[in-house]
Amino acid sequence: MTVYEQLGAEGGIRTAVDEFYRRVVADPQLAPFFDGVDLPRLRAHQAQLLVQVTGGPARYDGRDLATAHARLGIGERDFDRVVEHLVAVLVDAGVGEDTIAAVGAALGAHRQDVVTAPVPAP
Ligand code: HEM
Repeated sequence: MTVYEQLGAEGGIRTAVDEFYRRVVADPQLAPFFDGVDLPRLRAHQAQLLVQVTGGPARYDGRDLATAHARLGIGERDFDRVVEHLVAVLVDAGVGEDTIAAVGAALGAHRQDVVTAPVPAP
């Protein structure tokens, strides 16, 4: 079974993505990044991307991730927090550990495309 199938294919991924953004925009650390963002479009693109990177039919038609995040000033902590929310959603949905690890690795590979804020001084 592909990771895509283990996540419940399109339907499972869409449900998880919807819940994921509910939590992200309710998180005070992350909410400001999403002010004025077209959330339905973002949810659709995030779901397409997840379908594609987990072995489902490839049809992501959003911008490349570096371009989409370039001007947002996202820091390492913000990235980690977003990944934490996604992992929590998958745990709550009953997705197995190995599958979650595979999703985490697929997304972790994009860290340098998404994080653009300079490392804060100690
Ligand atoms: C591996 C982690 C991430 C992935 C895979 C990801 C994926 C995406 C995708 C697919 C889009 C849509 C691009 C488009 O519509 O053309 C997007 C946009 C966006 N992402 Fe991420 N993202 C990640 C991390 C983050 C983080 C950590 C934040 C903020 C804390 C963030 C904030 C945003 C915002 C605000 C937009 C909308 C930008 C706009 O419409 O101008 N993302 N992301």
